[in-house]
Amino acid sequence: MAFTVKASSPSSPATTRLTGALHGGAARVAARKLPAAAVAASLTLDRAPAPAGAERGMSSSVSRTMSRLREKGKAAFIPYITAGDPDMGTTAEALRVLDACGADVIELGVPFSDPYTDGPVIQASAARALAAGATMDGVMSMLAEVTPELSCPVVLFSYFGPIVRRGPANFTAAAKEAGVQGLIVPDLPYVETSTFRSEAIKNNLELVLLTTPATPADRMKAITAASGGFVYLVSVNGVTGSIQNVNPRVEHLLQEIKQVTDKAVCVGFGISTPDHVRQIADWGADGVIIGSAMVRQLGEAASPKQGLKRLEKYARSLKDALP
Ligand SMILES: O=P(O)(O)OC[C@@H](O)[C@@H](O)c1c[nH]c2ccccc12
Repeated sequence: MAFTVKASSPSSPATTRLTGALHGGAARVAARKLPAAAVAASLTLDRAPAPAGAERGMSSSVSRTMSRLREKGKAAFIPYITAGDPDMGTTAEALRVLDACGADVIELGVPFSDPYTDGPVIQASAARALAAGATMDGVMSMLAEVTPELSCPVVLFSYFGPIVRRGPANFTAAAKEAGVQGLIVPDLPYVETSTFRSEAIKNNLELVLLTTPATPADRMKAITAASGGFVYLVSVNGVTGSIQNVNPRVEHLLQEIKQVTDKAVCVGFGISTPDHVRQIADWGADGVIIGSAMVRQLGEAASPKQGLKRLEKYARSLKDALP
């Protein structure tokens, strides 16, 4: 069988948390049935014709960006940062810096009070952002100002709770208005995927879906078929955050996914060094996603200015490690 469904180790509550979240919200939705049919046929959302090259304010869809890179034999560099940490002005500048450093896609997180699939680094970052007054509206208006200046597409990351509170139709319309090209909702319940994806499509947003080492083969296929932009392969069963070595199973997982799809597959969770990045690209990933280690550059700095400098240096070191 393609994927062995590994039971979470009882000594690893983090594993339970993440796989639970990615498989329908664990206890919250335990009573719900998760039919594979919830995820409809394949989706590749194409926007207007892609620009010849990446130009400011001309970012194309995530899937087009991924195809362009693949044609050149390149893997995508996808940094994640939390919006509003340490403040919204610094986030705006950080987006410009990452774009200038060669980010191919940027994943921007909406801070949330219960980021239960996140490890300590991103949890602390969300808490800082909220304490500094970050709101969903604030994130959207900052994006509306900055996205026209960027050459790379932005994928907005949010937990499902804040989206439900705002209303999925309202949220997706606001995201489009803000110049966002894609969405990641890590705890989107499986049964809601089809409906939510329809809302996203109405607003030309690609909904990136996640698969983990614990995702059963048939579910992985359905997720892959429905994912927009790229397929997000979570490298480990656990929460976000740096680890010493990349999970060696990723090589095999990539092969399994690539047997059932032509879509780009990007790997995230626990990636923090140039060696990690090289290793994962070598295994055939179409992109690497780096979150906690990026967030630390801003979070551990003595000032926002120093944080931006650190971010730039670190981002360049990872970008340079990619083929
Ligand atoms: O932080 P890491 O280990 O580098 O993982 C990427 C990640 O940060 C980003 O994609 C992300 C941030 N929060 C998440 C929650 C679930 C899934 C993915 C994420």
